[in-house]
Amino acid sequence: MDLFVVKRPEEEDKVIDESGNIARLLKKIEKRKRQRIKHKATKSTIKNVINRTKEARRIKRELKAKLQSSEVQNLTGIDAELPKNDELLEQNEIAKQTELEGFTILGTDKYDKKPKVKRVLPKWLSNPTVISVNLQDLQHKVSNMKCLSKDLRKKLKDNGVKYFFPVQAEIIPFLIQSYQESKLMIPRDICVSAPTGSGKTLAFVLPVIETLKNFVTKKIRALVILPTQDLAFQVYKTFDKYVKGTHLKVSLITGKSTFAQEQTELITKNEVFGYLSKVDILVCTAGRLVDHLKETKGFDLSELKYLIIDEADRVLDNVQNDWLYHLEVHIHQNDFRILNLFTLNKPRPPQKLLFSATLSQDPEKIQKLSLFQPKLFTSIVDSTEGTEINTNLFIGKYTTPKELTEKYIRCSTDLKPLVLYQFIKQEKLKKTLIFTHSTESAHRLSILLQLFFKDQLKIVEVSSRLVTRRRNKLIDDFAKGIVDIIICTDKLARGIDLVGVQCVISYSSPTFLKTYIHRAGRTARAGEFGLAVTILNHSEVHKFLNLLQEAGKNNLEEIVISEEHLELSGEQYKEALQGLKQSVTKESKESVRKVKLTKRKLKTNVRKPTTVIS
Ligand SMILES: Nc1ncnc2c1ncn2[C@@H]1O[C@H](COP(=O)(O)OP(=O)(O)OP(=O)(O)O)[C@@H](O)[C@H]1O
Repeated sequence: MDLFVVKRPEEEDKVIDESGNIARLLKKIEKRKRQRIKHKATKSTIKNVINRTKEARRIKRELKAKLQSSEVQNLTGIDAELPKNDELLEQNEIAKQTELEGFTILGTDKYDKKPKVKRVLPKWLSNPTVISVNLQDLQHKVSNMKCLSKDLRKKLKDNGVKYFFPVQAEIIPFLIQSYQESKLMIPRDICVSAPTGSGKTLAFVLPVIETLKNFVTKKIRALVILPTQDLAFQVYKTFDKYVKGTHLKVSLITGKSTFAQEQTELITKNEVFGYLSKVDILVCTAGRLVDHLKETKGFDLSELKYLIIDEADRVLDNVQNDWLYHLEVHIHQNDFRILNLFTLNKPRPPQKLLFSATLSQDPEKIQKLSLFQPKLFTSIVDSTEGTEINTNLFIGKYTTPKELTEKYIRCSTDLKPLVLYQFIKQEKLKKTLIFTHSTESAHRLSILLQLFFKDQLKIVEVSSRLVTRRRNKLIDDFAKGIVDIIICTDKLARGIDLVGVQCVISYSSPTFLKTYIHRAGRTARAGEFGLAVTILNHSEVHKFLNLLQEAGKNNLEEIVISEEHLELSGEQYKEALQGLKQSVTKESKESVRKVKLTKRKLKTNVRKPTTVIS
């Protein structure tokens, strides 16, 4: 029989060695246990517990590994004086439990990779109606849209609108039809995700006016919520343009006027009928709306037919004043899903319309609005033309206008202003917006560029440093062509409709994709062509290109500014920097002087003797 026994001396040595190891490890556990009991009274911080937990886990892992190797050895028929498997596990268990001083480790040591969970979108999100982004080949003549009254069609033509943009051609008939059918069935809520400058505003303004213009009694029937005062004003102006000639009254509440002024514009009180609304369509910001819901007597939204949230992702991110809760209290949300004799006569909830170029991808966020059988309208880039559309691919994917060209410039941080100057010079840019990350940076950059270009270009800064009136004046001047370049922060990135912007430059790299989309969206609007350029320092390039890949933008062209040109402007750059330094020092001295003056004034006010009335 010996002939068939294969002796492996190395293996045998190893087994002996292994058993010794395990014995040593068990001793170690025992020793540590004793030590711990000794120091138990003094050491009880959480940090220690964590460390010891880690140690116990490590030992347990080692033990297990040994155990496995011993199993292999048992299989090979080599007997060794090793504890039995069960014994080992038991000891291990004791070690684990005692190591943790009453804390039991939950779970196992197995770190198996969990299978990736497949994202399953609700059906309405994964089966949208696709809206084209092609604004060059418009198909839908205004005169052919018979669901709009003659008056409205005429007004559109008077304002230079001959063809509808794709988003309007889809949404306007849908909304008018669902309104007509609303006597029989509750209209579906809609979410519209279409590129910047694709005409989303008219897509809701026109059907709202068309369907409400026949109501005789005054009640707030359409409520439009926007994230900022400026955007609300812009939408208000569009409504105002198209309600002319109807008896509809549009009002704006954003906090620009005093609260009392807004109240008198909204409500009137009648001896016989009590409070009456003076408004049919109300455009507002969320914060100011809550103020009126709480404070204005007679402010009634029970007859609301439309609740429109423009720039919906931004508005929904705003939890200020818990506006959604307060709004829900005032509009009817309940008892409407089943139509029966009881619910038929109850006021219906308004149809909710959500619009954005970057609509939330998160169904949970949208869920907050309790949408009724929602329907999604979204745009895709035409690159999939001819292939079968995979709807899951473009859900929530942001699209930019087809007419937008995107490029980037790579340079070192200290040369950024010089590169910017050179780029503006060589491209002979006018009507340009430059985005920076902060008000301070916008201010300094504007001084620097003004020093560079002197009288050649009119460069201004539009930021929160200026009062609203001054800001609006500069934006107007830009639209008229009096101002060539605006340097601004992201406050101007969303929704603002500036006609004919030639180029948008991101001087500071955008942190989020949404920020980039909205910045770039200030150009290439309404079918015009435009350029978006991002200036990046070397370390930002990778991150930025990755960010853009999320929106399916893979082949961004790099613009190279020649070093020769930069060198030629070197002296000018030094002078400009010197000028900036002087200007900043002067400004800081001025602000110190102002602070001192205010303090002095305060002191003298405090010292003034108070008159005692005896
Ligand atoms: N059918 C049309 N024909 C010509 N111009 C149009 C048409 N519809 C809208 N416009 C113009 O296009 C511009 C952009 O429209 P709008 O501001 O509604 O875009 P938007 O989709 O809301 O953009 P953003 O997402 O940036 O807010 C406006 O100046 C508007 O007057």
